Amino acid sequence: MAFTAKILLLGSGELGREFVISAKRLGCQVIACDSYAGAPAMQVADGYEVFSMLDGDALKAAIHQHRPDFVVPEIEAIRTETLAEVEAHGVEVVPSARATMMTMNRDAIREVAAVELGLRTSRYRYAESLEEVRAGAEHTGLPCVIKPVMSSSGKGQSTVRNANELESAWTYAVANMRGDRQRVIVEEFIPFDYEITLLTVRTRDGVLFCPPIGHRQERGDYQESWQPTPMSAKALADAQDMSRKVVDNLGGYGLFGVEFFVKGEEVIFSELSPRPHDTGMVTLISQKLSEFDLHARAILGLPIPEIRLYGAATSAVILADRESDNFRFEGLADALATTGAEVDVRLFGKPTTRPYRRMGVALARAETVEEARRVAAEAAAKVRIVYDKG
Ligand SMILES: Nc1ncnc2c1ncn2[C@@H]1O[C@H](COP(=O)(O)OP(=O)(O)OP(=O)(O)O)[C@@H](O)[C@H]1O
Ligand SMILES: NCC(=O)N[C@@H]1O[C@H](COP(=O)([O-])[O-])[C@@H](O)[C@H]1O
Ligand SMILES: [Mg+2]
Repeated sequence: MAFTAKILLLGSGELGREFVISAKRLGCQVIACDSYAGAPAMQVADGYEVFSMLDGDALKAAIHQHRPDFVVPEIEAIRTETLAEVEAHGVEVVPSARATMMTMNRDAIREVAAVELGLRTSRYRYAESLEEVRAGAEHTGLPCVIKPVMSSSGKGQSTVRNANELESAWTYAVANMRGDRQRVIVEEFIPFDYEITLLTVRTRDGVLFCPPIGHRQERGDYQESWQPTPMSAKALADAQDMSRKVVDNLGGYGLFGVEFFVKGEEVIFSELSPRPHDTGMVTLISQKLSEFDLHARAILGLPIPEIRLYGAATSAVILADRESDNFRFEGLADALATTGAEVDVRLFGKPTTRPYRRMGVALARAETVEEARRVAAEAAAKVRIVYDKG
């Protein structure tokens, strides 16, 4: 069997799973990797490997064994030095080893965006001790947001409103950070009107944008996302201009999720993922080519003649609330029978639950975003996780 390309996927969660489906539809062979067996993307891939993506030797061994055409990172925490090494030996890292390295470290991407490219960001300082956290908060003012420089999905993140909360925020960040650097970013809290993800595709033929996605976050993790979200033409043009600058600086081909805060007409760059974004799961129902299809096409150098929006749509998450490896879902039929919009559900097939772990997503497409949000929330609530004993 001749495959279009062989892909080694680093990280095998729900985003990887949809990417595998998109890549396989285009004739690719995919080996899915993650730190645990039975991960969502492994269930639909051609093969799998279980190892920690932070283990450089294991990563190198997997690349040598499989000899992929493309290494496609799906999570943030990866031994990026190894990616740089294999890239230097001719393996194509998506979108580039540099992009994965810069975006894994909040301080690295912040320097590119704020200093090198001069984009508007929140005021910020880095801190490696409680003393430096206090100095950082003096600089940003209160409230401020404290995040480990290495983390995702809001892990270790807190918003501090009173100076007496700085110590617990520092302790919390250190306890929940990844990697070995005890370093946080102290950011000015932006009282934004709304926030968006601008899915930006960097292709050999130029940069393309999806209509902006609005989203709502809790605990630093997304709860619902909708597309399109209303924005003034000027704010959208500013966001597109900033996105283009960032992705051109990072280089390579693929889809990026670029995050912005919007306050009045002011657009403030926050951060980006050099890969499909969780809030972009709405494109599974909103667009003819989902963010996963777009990522696959950009990587493979296949044409993207048009990014067509079917209509207003929403995704709403289905979360677990406790730790368990013995659970089942109820209410799927009810959820799929929700009326008022076109509805779909994705259950990710994660083998275990933990508090707030995202286990699935409900999708809805309707006449208006408001209607789609209402129906998606209703459908998500109908899917219940039943925890069995023992
Ligand atoms: N400076 C800030 N001002 C106001 N809100 C903020 C600020 N920084 C973060 N937030 C809120 O917290 C959310 C998560 O922050 P951020 O995107 O930096 O974290 P993350 O851990 O990288 O999340 P993910 O990996 O899921 O994108 C933001 O989408 C926003 O709602
Ligand atoms: N914001 C980043 C994001 O959404 N990443 C997605 O979550 C998975 C990890 O989920 P888990 O922690 O439940 O295993 C990742 O593999 C990726 O698909
Ligand atoms: Mg984010």
